[in-house]
Amino acid sequence: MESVAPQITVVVPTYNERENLPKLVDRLAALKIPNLHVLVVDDNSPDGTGEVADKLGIDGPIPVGVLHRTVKDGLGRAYVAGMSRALAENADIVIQMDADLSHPSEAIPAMIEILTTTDAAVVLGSRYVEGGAVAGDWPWHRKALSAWANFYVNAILRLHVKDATAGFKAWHAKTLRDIDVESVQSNGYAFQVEMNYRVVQRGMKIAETPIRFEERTEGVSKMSLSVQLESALVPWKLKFGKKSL
Ligand SMILES: Nc1nc2c(ncn2[C@@H]2O[C@H](COP(=O)(O)OP(=O)(O)O[C@H]3O[C@H](CO)[C@@H](O)[C@H](O)[C@@H]3O)[C@@H](O)[C@H]2O)c(=O)[nH]1
Repeated sequence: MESVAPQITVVVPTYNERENLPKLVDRLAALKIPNLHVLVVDDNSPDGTGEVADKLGIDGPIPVGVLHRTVKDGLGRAYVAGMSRALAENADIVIQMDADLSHPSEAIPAMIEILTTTDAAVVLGSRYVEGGAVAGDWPWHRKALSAWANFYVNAILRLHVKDATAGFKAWHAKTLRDIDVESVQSNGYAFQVEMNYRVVQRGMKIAETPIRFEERTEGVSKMSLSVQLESALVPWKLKFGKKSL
């Protein structure tokens, strides 16, 4: 019997990414992965990203669905909504990926290969394993903050991953169900940490594959002081609070 290719949903949260989104969809289409489609989760972006996404859903090079939400509610909430929708639509594999072209789409085949041929429950695109890199000139304080964040999170939660805040991942749908993604509360960088922690807590494996992380050239990061404060507090809440937030 011929085996059917897994259904792969790439969940992309967007807030003011109208220049980047069509380029991302083109890059994903160029991979020519069977059964791959995109689910954009847009929070009513003032720059009209939601309409750009709708248009891609009509005449884009691969299937594009759009989840429109009414207010900006953070990256974590957007991912939870998008992943829940992907599970409801019977995805086998869910890829989470930023819209700003910082995550290299050409790494996706390797991520899927590792996911489907090893016992990894999730595969991270990692800047900090051998072969990984951050492109461009990150100022020293940004490098230091990123290194500190990884040290901090691993010291508290013992995740044993090099890139604990990575936002580019391939998930088995089953893993997302097992960790009860719908109940994840953290929102900014801490969202990535809480997701990893839930995997480790349940004795499942996280694999890392090297990526070259590119700096965005269009639009701006939505990182805020509240996101940074949340990131500092969440590891302690996870460790000493309820089993999950
Ligand atoms: N729908 C929605 N999307 C959002 C929101 N905030 C951000 N996004 C989208 O989420 C993606 C990442 O947002 P950025 O603001 O560019 O993130 P960053 O600061 O560069 O952080 C990235 O790198 C971190 C370190 O690896 C990651 O921890 C983080 O999750 C993200 O991938 C982009 O596609 C952006 O449009 C929001 O409130 N709502």
